[in-house]
Parts: sequence; C-alpha cells; structure tokens
Amino acid sequence: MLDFKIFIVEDDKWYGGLLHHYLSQNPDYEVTLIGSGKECLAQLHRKPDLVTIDFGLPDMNGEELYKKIKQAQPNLPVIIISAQEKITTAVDLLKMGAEDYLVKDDNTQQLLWKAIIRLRENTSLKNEISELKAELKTKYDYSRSIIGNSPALQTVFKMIDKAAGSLINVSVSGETGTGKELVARAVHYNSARSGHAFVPVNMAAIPRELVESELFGYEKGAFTGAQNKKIGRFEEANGGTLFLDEIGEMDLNIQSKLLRVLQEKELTRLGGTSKVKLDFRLVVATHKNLAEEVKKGNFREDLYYRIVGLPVTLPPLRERKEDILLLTQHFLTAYCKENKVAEIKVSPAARDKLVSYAYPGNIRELKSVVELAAVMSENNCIEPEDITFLSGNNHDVDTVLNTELTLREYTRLIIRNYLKRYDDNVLLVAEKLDIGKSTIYKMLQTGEIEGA
Ligand SMILES: Nc1ncnc2c1ncn2[C@@H]1O[C@H](COP(=O)(O)OP(=O)(O)OP(=O)(O)O)[C@@H](O)[C@H]1O
Repeated sequence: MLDFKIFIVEDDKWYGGLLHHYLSQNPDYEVTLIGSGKECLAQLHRKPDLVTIDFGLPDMNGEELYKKIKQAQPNLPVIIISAQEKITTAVDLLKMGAEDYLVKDDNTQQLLWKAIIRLRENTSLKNEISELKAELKTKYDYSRSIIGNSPALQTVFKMIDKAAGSLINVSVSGETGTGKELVARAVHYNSARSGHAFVPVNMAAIPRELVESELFGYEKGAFTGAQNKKIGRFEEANGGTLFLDEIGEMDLNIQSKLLRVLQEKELTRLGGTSKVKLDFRLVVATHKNLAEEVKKGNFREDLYYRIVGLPVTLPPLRERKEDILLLTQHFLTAYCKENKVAEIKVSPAARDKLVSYAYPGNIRELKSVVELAAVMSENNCIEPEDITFLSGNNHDVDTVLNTELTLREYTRLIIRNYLKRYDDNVLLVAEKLDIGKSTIYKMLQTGEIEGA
C-alpha cells in the first residue's frame, strides 16, 4: 500500500531520477520528482509527508523554498540536500526546524533512506504521544467521558465541580454500574491533587483477612510470609485521592481503624512502630443506603458522618431514560472507532426497545447491550432483533408478557425482582409496589419466594 508521499525537488534530472529510483524500492513510498521550487509549492495541496529540496534550485534558493513550505504547512518535514557542505547554512536551517541537511555524495541515497526511516519512527512516536495526551485530556474533561443530559446528571456535574474545587470528602451512592467510579475519577482529575495518585480500592473484592495489610501496609517480618516491607493503599494515595468502593462492605473492626486514620491523619504499618503522615482526599462509594446501615448497626455512625462529606447520588438509568439514547450513541461511536468499522445507526424500533428496558445493571449493562447489538447488526443498522438484554433474572417487558404466566406467578416474579433490587428491604418493596408488607412476609415464610 502506498502510504508515505515523498516529493523530491531537484532540477538535475539525472540526480533526481537516481533518488527517485532508489526511494521507490520501498513499496510504501509514493515518490514524485519535481523540477522547480514553484512547482513544488503548487503541488503542496497533495499533502506530501516529506519534501526533500535541492539547495541550489535555479528559480528559488533552498532557504527561501524551505520558508515558503513551512509557511504553508508548518508540520511538514523537509530535508535539504546541498551540493556542498555549508556548515553555517546547515546549522541555520536545522535551527529553523529542517529535518536534516545532507550533502550530495556517493552516500546520499543511503543517508536519505535512513533519515526517512528515522523520521517515520519519530512521527509515529509523536502521533502516539498526541493520542495519549488527547486521552488524558478526555479523562480530565469529564463532560466528554460522563455522558448524559438529564437534570439528575446536571446536578451530579455541579457536585463534581464543587468537590473538585475543595478538599472535602465525597460519598457517591448509586446502584451498580451507574458510574460511581467515573465520578470519583472526575473529582480527582479535576482537583488540585490531579498530579498525584488516584488509588481505587474495592472493599468487596479484598478477602476479609487481607484488608488490614492491604490498606495499612506492613513491615518486613510483620507476619509469616511478610518477606519485604509493603506500602499500603492509604500511603499510596498520599497527596492524591483514595477511592474506597463498596465502603458498606467494610467490617466494623476495619471501620474503627479507618476512623482513627482519618482523625489522626497518620498510620502505623502492621508490625511497625513509627508513624507515617497521611494526606489524601477520601472518596467513598456504595450501592447501599449507608444511613440505613447505620440504623441497622452495620455501619459506625461516627465514621458515617466523617466520610459522608459531599454526597453525590447517581440515579439508576431507568430514572433518567433521556440519557439512554445519548449513551447508546456514545458507546456505538466508541465501538465503531475501536473496531474501525463504518458508522452504525439505530432504527427507530430498536431505539424504542432500548428505551423501554429497565437496566438493572445500569450503564455498564447498556454498554454491553449496545456493543453486542453492534456485533449482531447487519447493513450498519441496529434492529430490535439485534438487541438482547443481559440480566438473566430481569426480563424486558415484551419477553415477560409473552411468557404467559399466571397472575400469581407474575406477582412472585415481580416481588422477587424488587427484593433483589432493594437488598431484601421488605418495607421499601411494599411501599414501592403499593402492597401490604404482610403479603411479602407470608410469601417469604411459605417459601413461595426466596430472599436475595
Ligand atoms: N454517564 C456515563 N457516561 C459514559 N459512561 C458511563 C457513564 N456512567 C457509567 N459509565 C460506564 O459504565 C461502566 C460502569 O461505570 P462505573 O464502574 O463507574 O460504575 P460503578 O457505579 O462504580 O459500578 P460498581 O458499583 O459496579 O462498581 C464503565 O464502563 C463506565 O465508563
């Protein structure tokens, strides 16, 4: 495939032909021989990737042509080829940004060949860096990574701004997949602490017996197997942000230790004696209602008040349906870009299907549903039959209604679903469904339905 366009500007036809022939050996290069400076400028619209210019052209000297090329296309690399070595000219041109300065001799072709290889390597590195920078920027610019236009999300954006501008602790609540970690990252990367670490720790993912050493770190020999000193997650977050996900899963013993760390702003590693100073912002997240957990005695009240800071609530996707299509478009665009496929559209009927579903897995689920639909789609358009909802125990309305259950069975299905969604909170479920709580208790007692 021809993908690297080279212009050789050379009035000596024989010498130009030689370079042309030599470079054309690489099948990736599309080489054009141009006889004058004026012609070169006239051809720039063809967007070459590199121009080599003979310093001694009859219609324009090399320096003049170089400047005109750079004026027209500042990022276009230019290599100067000169009949004789004029050190001062070479230095001046290189200072101005010329890619290279080669002297015409027996070695020129080989030197030019190598210079082009070097140039291409540098260019791909530069592109990579600018892509990485762009990626970093989208991480900072949360309005491009947290998608949504609903009033609920506008409030969340406001809260992120408030949190980012201060050092206050932040607590994010919302069902699974609603974007709690995304919010935590947005707070960190938009804050004055963004130059330091963002350390996410999922309390539900660490085995109970390892939580303390993971958070506090340990000294060598603190326990069998502690062969080296280890820095804990609290210390890792020093200067930056500690994100404790699923804080509701933290057991009471660790809760008191966390409280002490937050109060004293220092810790002692396991097996250690000296104190380590701590300074981090804490962001916590939970899908549970922490105030309820405090009432139930599962969460320390003093810790609750310490960590609640600025509360940010992420409503479930089914309560901000206006965001569904925006998010669908966002995931679809990302999918097409990643997989290098043409734009995929969503038919009106498929849109209706997407919007009418309840998404118990929220945005994480929508993302998977959209990606799967994109894979299944044909002719670059998603139709309803390409869409499969993933949560096994939560069916979309059409499927459920077509199953032809008895009313009693529907009742069971609905109550079981609600109990799962609301962590077996019978009172809340009774209120949501507008039925008596005794109905639910009776069904639970008789085993007609089972709790989550
Ligand atoms: N508003 C949003 N815009 C774009 N992507 C989002 C949005 N909210 C969530 N996502 C995406 O959905 C997925 C789940 O988000 P995230 O991990 O932040 O959710 P969570 O609430 O922390 O989930 P869990 O409670 O299960 O840990 C991620 O891929 C995230 O990028």
